[in-house]
Amino acid sequence: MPYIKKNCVVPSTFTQRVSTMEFHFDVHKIFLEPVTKLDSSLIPPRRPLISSSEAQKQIMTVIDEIGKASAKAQRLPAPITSASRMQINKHHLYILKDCTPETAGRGVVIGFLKVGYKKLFVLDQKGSHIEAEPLCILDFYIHESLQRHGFGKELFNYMLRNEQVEVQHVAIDRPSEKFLSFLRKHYNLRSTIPQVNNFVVFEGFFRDRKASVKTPPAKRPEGEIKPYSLTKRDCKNVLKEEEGLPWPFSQSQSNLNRASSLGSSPTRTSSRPLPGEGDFMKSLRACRPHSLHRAANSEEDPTQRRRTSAMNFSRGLMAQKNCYSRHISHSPPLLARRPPVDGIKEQRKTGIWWN
Ligand SMILES: CC(=O)SCCNC(=O)CCNC(=O)[C@H](O)C(C)(C)COP(=O)(O)OP(=O)(O)OC[C@H]1O[C@@H](n2cnc3c(N)ncnc32)[C@H](O)[C@@H]1OP(=O)(O)O
Repeated sequence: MPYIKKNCVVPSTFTQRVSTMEFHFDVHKIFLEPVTKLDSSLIPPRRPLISSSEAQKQIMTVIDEIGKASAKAQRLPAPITSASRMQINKHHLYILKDCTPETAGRGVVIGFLKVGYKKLFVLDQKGSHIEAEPLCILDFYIHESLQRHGFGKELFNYMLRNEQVEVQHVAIDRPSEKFLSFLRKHYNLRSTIPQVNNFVVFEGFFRDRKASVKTPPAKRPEGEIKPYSLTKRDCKNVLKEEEGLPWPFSQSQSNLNRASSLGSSPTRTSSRPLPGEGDFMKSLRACRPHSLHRAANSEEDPTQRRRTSAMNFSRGLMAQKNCYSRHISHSPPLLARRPPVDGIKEQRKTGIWWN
C-alpha cells in the first residue's frame, strides 16, 4: 500500500526506477502538488514555475498523452480525454505525478482520473426513472507499470474527498472489468442497479444523497405525456445548454452518431427532442428495467467497450418500445442474457436489440 511521504504518494514496495509516462519537460515545474486538479481553464491551483504560456502548452501535451494512453489501455477507438475536450466541458481532471527523488528533473505522470456532473435519468430498484445529476466517473487510468500498487485508490480517494461525494453516489461511465474489480475490492461496491444507458450505479446510489434527485413531472392525461423539460422548452422555446435534457434525452440524432464513434459520454449540444422520445418515456413507465445494459460482471469484447453510448440508447429505445408495444410488464427472458453469438443476428431474429 502507498503512503504519503513529504506530500508525495510513494508505494512502500517501490524500489525500482519508475517507468511511467515521461515527457521531454519537467512535470514538477507545472504540477507542484502530488495530485493536481484541473478544470476547463487548464490552470493548476498552484502557479507553475515556468511562464504561463509555456505551462499551458506543456499541460495540454500531458493531457493529450495521458488521454491517449488511457484509450490504448481500454482499447477505445479514440481518446475520450484530451486538452481540447477538457476546455469545452465542465470536467475535473485529477493528475497524479510521481514524486520520488529518482524522477526529479524529469516529467513523470502516474495516472489520472476525470470526473464531471451529468444530468441523467437513473432507474431506481423499482424501475422508476429518477432525474439526477450525479458526479460521473468518466475516465480513469494508472500506468500499466504501476497498476495494483495502490495509486488508483489514492487518486480515487483524493477525488472523493475533494468533490465531497460518497463513493456509492457516483455514476460510472461503462466501467472496465479492472475498474469493477477495483470498486469491489476497495469500496465493497458489488450490486448494480440495472440502467438503460451506459452508466453503472450501485446499490446505495439513492440513499442519503445530499444533492437532490427528483422524479419527473406528474403524469398528464394519456397522449399528452411529455418528458422532462420538454414542456419548459415548449414554453420558452429556448433552453440554456446547462439546462438541457438529461442523458440519454439530451442527444440529437447527429450527435448520437458522432458519440457512438468516439465512445465517450456524449456532450449536450442540442436540445431538440429525439424521434420517439415520448414513446420511450411511456415505455419506461410500462416496463421494468432489464439487463439491457451489460451486467457489471459480464464479459465483453473490450473493443466494444464504451463505444456505444448512442447505439445503446437506440437499442434501449427499440427494446423498450418493443416491450411497450407488446404490453409486457416484465422483461422477456431473452433480454436477461447476452446474445449467444451475435447480437445483431439475434436482433434480426427477435426484433430485440442487445446491449
Ligand atoms: C469509467 C472508466 O474510466 S472505466 C476505465 C478504467 N480504466 C482502465 O480500465 C484502464 C486500465 N486500468 C487501470 O488504469 C487501473 O487498473 C485502475 C485505474 C482501474 C485501478 O488502478 P490501480 O492503481 O491498479 O488500483 P489499486 O492498486 O489502487 O487497486 C488494485 C485493485 O484494482 C483492481 N485491478 C487493478 N488492476 C487490475 C488488473 N490488471 N486486473 C484485475 N483487477 C485489477 C483489483 O481489484 C486490484 O486489487 P488486487 O490487486 O488485490 O486484485
